[in-house]
Amino acid sequence: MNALTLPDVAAQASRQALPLDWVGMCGIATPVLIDGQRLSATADAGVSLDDGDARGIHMSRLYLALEILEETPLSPALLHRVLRQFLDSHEGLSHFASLSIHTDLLLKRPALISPLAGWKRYPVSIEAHLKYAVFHVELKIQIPYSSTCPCSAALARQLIQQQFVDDFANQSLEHAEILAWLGSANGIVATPHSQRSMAALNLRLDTHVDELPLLSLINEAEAALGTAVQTAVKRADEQAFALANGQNLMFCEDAARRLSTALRRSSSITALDVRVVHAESLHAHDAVAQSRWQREAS
Ligand SMILES: Nc1nc2c(ncn2[C@@H]2O[C@H](COP(=O)(O)OP(=O)(O)OP(=O)(O)O)[C@@H](O)[C@H]2O)c(=O)[nH]1
Repeated sequence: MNALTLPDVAAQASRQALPLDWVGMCGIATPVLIDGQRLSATADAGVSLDDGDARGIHMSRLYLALEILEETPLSPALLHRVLRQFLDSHEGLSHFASLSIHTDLLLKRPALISPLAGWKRYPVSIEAHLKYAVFHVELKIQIPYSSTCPCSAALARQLIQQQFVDDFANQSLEHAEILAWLGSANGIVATPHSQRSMAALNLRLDTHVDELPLLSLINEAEAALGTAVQTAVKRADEQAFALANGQNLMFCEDAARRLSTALRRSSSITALDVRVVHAESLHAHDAVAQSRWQREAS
């Protein structure tokens, strides 16, 4: 038997004539090249099936169009080219094509004080759409950070003041006594709660940019948040982190506002949806805030 005699079910007519919005494959394993790194990724690739009478799309054509991802750095132009190939290989069948790539960006981050560094993982999705000739790219990035509650800090300060009053009522104090008290457990009788928090950035990219600005966007977001989670940590780093958090008290509303304001300034972004989640240690539930810009509410 040769290829000419193989049955081709996709070429048959559909028994139930109905166009489909999206048909494709999800979870295709592929390497991708981002920021000079070769990363393990999965891709979701598909097209619309406009012709309701056609039985199926040609999945192998989409799959094979992804081969270029392993040798060409990922960029808006490359995504556009692959999507163009999806549509060209489905002429008469499809007007819409999409490609989503899911990977983890690994960035080496220095410690705050010590000369150490370690790797940090940022889950990233790059989602490209082509509808007729209209091309869009969305970047989805997750960024972990630390947040300390400003309300809890104020309440803790008040308790420390009260402890001071209780311990030294009607006493005149020497500098050394106060210093010793500050270094005792009573000097920090209450601590504010803080939590590992997560920012989920959903950014519409200006498709004229040459490269995916993932690194610069992550750096801008972390600078806006102020207290990125750390990798390698010695005590000196932990102390610097404690100081940074004490100087950077924030509600989830503060975090969302800061991120949104900083990212709107980025020339590579044309719209955004930012959602921050503070996994509160005060509560068993999360504190969440969201900011949209140039996007209709969903
Ligand atoms: N459309 C479709 N194809 C599927 C599905 N599941 C598996 N396939 C297989 O995907 C394979 C590739 O399909 P095509 O791209 O049409 O393969 P082909 O006909 O050899 O390739 P072309 O000549 O380029 O059309 C076929 O063997 C299909 O059976 C499905 O749910 N839908």
